[in-house]
Amino acid sequence: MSNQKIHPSAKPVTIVSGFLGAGKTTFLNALIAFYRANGKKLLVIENEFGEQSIDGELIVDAGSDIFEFSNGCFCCNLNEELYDLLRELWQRGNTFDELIIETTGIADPATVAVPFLTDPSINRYYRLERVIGVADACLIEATLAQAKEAGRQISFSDILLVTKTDRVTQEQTSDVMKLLQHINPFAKILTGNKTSGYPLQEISGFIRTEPTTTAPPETAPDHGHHHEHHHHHDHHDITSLSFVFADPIDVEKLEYRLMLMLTLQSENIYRVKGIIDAGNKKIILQSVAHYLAITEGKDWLPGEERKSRIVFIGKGLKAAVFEKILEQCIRKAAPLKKQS
Ligand SMILES: Nc1nc2c(ncn2[C@@H]2O[C@H](COP(=O)(O)OP(=O)(O)OP(=O)(O)O)[C@@H](O)[C@H]2O)c(=O)[nH]1
Repeated sequence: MSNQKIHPSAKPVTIVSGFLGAGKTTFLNALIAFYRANGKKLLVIENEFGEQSIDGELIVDAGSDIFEFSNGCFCCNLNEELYDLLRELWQRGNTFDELIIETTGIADPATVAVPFLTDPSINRYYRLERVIGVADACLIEATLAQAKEAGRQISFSDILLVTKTDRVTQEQTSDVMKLLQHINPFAKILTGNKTSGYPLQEISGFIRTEPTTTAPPETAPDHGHHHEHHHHHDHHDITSLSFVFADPIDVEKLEYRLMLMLTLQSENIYRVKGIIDAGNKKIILQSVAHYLAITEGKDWLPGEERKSRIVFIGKGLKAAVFEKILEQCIRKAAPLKKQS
């Protein structure tokens, strides 16, 4: 890529990748706060695999513009939408300092990055500075054994950020770092967690040198035929199921049933995310493998429609099973409304 072609005001771009539940959004919140403290305005593009957009709700508003894309992946069926948006933003003369893209937890970051590296209508205006691969210290080894997507993410990243180090010993962290360095010897390996923070200065100052990947970028997989069905979305053999409830949920019942389900089937259920209407409160539900967290969310806004949204992502998930479990948690007996 010749420097002559780059527009003098080309915007720096960071891609944040990493497997389902690795801690991307949590890290992104810290990064957004860091940029804001340094007087920079970000434009954030969020991509979610399930039909229901949950991550936008989890991003702490920090004066950044947030665009959300759900029900698909930038690495496959939403690829063109992303680049159309980028061209449009440039033409509109949008005023932001840097662009951050959070990919879905199963996206191949190479496919998202390639147009930034090769397409003149993109790379004249946007300069890809870093691809960050977020890896869960507790789960990455098992994830790598189970899901090929995780290997691609690790292989393509410029920075590998080992998160959730608060959940493991220093020795385990160092073993994970060695494993990642072995898979991608070119990457810079860093650590952090949501309590003690992340090396944000180092991350934001890092600029990639090409080429940094140990694996050749894959071409966009041709699996568009999987995306016709509105209820679930397939990515290789990973499926998402989304449900919407009109009536409040009994959170205790839901917690109990989910705990049971995760204990029995955590190897198939990669991720559960939900915004739950618990009557007067909005509850955020998060699970990664067998870890389940239920926390209080933002307040309901005046006029906001009070409904619960819940997304399950995993392998071989059967809608009827989840539907039955969820129906048992609805406070008022009413038919469950599936997302369409
Ligand atoms: N203990 C601990 N938990 C964390 C840390 N980072 C994230 N989590 C928790 O892990 C869960 C998933 O975190 P997210 O940041 O939503 O993960 P994500 O990668 O954005 O998830 P997807 O977008 O669904 O792929 C949440 O319950 C977080 O609170 C960490 O450093 N330590």
